[in-house]
Order: sequence, then structure tokens, then C-alpha cells
Amino acid sequence: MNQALDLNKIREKITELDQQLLTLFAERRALTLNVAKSKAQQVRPVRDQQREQELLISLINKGKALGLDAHYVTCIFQTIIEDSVLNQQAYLQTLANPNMQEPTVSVAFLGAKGSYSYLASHRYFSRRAEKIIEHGCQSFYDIMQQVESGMVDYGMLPIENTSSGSINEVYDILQHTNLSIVGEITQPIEHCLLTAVNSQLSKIRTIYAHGQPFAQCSNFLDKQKNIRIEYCESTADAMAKVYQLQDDSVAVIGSEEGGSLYQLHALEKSIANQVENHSRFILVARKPIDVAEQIPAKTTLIIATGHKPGALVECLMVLKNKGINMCKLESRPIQGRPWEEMFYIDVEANLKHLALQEAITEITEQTHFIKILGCYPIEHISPTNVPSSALADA
Ligand SMILES: O=C(O)C(=O)C[C@]1(C(=O)O)C=C[C@@H](O)C=C1
Repeated sequence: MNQALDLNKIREKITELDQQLLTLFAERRALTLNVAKSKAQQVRPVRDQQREQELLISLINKGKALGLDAHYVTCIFQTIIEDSVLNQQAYLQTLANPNMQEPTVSVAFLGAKGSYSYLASHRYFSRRAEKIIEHGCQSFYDIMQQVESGMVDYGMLPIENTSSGSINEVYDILQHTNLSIVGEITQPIEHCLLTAVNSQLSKIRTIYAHGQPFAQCSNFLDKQKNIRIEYCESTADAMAKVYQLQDDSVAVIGSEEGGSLYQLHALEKSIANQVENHSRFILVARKPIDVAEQIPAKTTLIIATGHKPGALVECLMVLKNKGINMCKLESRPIQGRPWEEMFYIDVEANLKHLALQEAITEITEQTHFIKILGCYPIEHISPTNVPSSALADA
């Protein structure tokens, strides 16, 4: 007969081990900050993918010897390395911009507590500030106004989504502002069906939702019978409503993380049509920033070329000839000038670099309008791949 297993004792041991893991994560983080300091002195890039690959292969092999699955080990350490790179980048940015070292920042974003913009703001500043003063706004225009007027330090704006594309209203607002883009962050959008009290899908009669998540979950909603949809101004409003009702026949579409701020829990997860759903946000401020040499940078430009055949191609050729990679091109109509377009160009280059400065000089000669919206660190860290031979079973 097996000895009776004491669940409480086992859980105590697990809690103890988890605490030790946390202490080790914190110790590792502190060490990588020293790495960043050393890289600041030597002006070496933060990212060293050869080192990452060697580290991952060695950890996978050691993990296999301990009976740990290769994918599990890879996933954990890719997350740890991503955190390390982002933390090092944030640290180097404070060295390059001493005025950014404020412990408290004020941020304007769309919606209230729990909105995706709220989550993006908190995630962005979690490694950059001790305290955030939140300013939930009703519109993108309000956000810009709050920053322009000096009411807040920063504005967080969604600029594109992997399923619904570019957010035109934000692009149009950027044409007319003196604010600079100083950062970016990509936020996973994970729609769930959330309820305030224990319930079952078959009991739900009303779903509160904002138009965007509603459209993004249409396949799931089509399959539900006898359900009424109540449109709300924002996801945060919908969450607040469902919390207030405390009714097992009502639910809301939103993120699990946002819902937890309203004590809501997920009845169904991953209900969006597209599983991989991400929004990219930009952070705007009154003053431009410098991007440290050790960090990959992105610069955003707006140009208007006029009605000359091939004018845009000429500008893009300038970038190509200077070896500058364009990572996004977007066009928007110019208000009051029918059929004329304004082009938004993101390039993977630091504004301090000679190649980009020369390219901008050449492009300026070929355009009748050019504006530099900002230069900022690339926040997206693509994980280093490990060879499939390392992932294969021993
Ligand atoms: O060893 C380094 O150079 C680090 O910056 C540390 C570290 C890591 O966290 O292990 C992070 C980023 C590099 O790409 C490689 C490894």
C-alpha cells in the first residue's frame, strides 16, 4: 500500500520551491543589469544571439538529463532572456536620456482600468517607473491634447492590430501634432468571455462588448444561440457593467487580466477568430528621445511626394541604396487635397546614424513635406531559434 500523500505538505514544498525560483530570477536579473553596464562601457549591442543559442542548447541538454521536456525548457528560458534584453534596453535608455529617470510618470490612454491600452501602459512602464498616474481618456484626440497641454507626460496609442490592420484615426492625428514617438510595445490581445459569478455558457443570455472585440470574435458568437449583444463605449465600461449586475446570465468580452481588475473570471478563453491577435501601441511625449547605440532603433517619418510619377519609389530607393530596412509603409489621404497621399515610413535605423541622416537629406530634396515623428527602441524581441536537432528527444 502507498503511504497516504499529504496534499498540504506537498503544496508547502511547491510554494517553497517557487519562492526559491523567484529569488533566483531576481538574482539573474540583477546580474544582467551588470551586463548592461559593461556593455554601456564597451558600446556592445545588448543582443548576442550566438550566446543565447549556446545557452539554450546547453540548458536543453541539461534539462533532458533531468527528465525535462526540450520545448518546456526553451519556452521558459526564451521568456527569461526576453525579460533580460528588455530590462537592459530600459536601463541603457535611462543612461542615454537622464531626464527619463522620473520614478512617477503620468500616462493618458484610451478607456478605463482594464482596457487593452491600460494594460499596455502598465506593461510598458513596469520596468521604467515606480508609479503610474493613470488618465483614462474618451478619444485618441483627448490623449494627444492631454500630452500637448502638459497635463500628462505620455500618451499610449494603439497604431495597428494583426487582425484588423492599421488604426487610421491615430495615423491622421499624428500628421498634425508636434509630439514625438518615444517608444512602442506590442500587446497580445486575448479575448475571453468573462462573468462576475459562476456560470455556464448555456446560461448566458446577454453579452456586453465593445465593437472591436465583438467583430474579432464573430465566429464564436455566431455559434451561440439566443444571445443578445449589448454594445458598450469601451471594454472597460462593459466589464464594469457586468460586475455591477452580478448575474449568471450576462457576460463580457475582454482580457482575463483586465477582467481580474473587476473581479471577473473567464468562462471561455481564446474566443477570437484569430488565435494570434496582437496590437502594437506607440508612446508619445512632448520631447524626442535619444536611442542608445547598443539598442536596435526604429525611426518613423511622414512624407508627401506630390503628383510626380515614381516619386515614392525614388524615396524608397534612397533607403535601399543606404542599406536601410523599411519595416512599414502606410498611406493616408491628405485632408483638403483630394487624391494626394501622405506616406508613413518606419525604418529600422537610429536617427543619429549618418546613413539615415544622409537618406533624410536626399528624401527632403525629393518631397514637398517631411516630418520626423520620432526615433525609439524596437521593443519586439524575436526569440532566438534553437536547431531542431537540439529539440529532438534524446
Ligand atoms: O550575456 C549577455 O551578453 C547578456 O546580455 C545576457 C543575456 C541573457 O539574459 O542570458 C541576454 C541577452 C543576450 O542576447 C545574451 C544573453
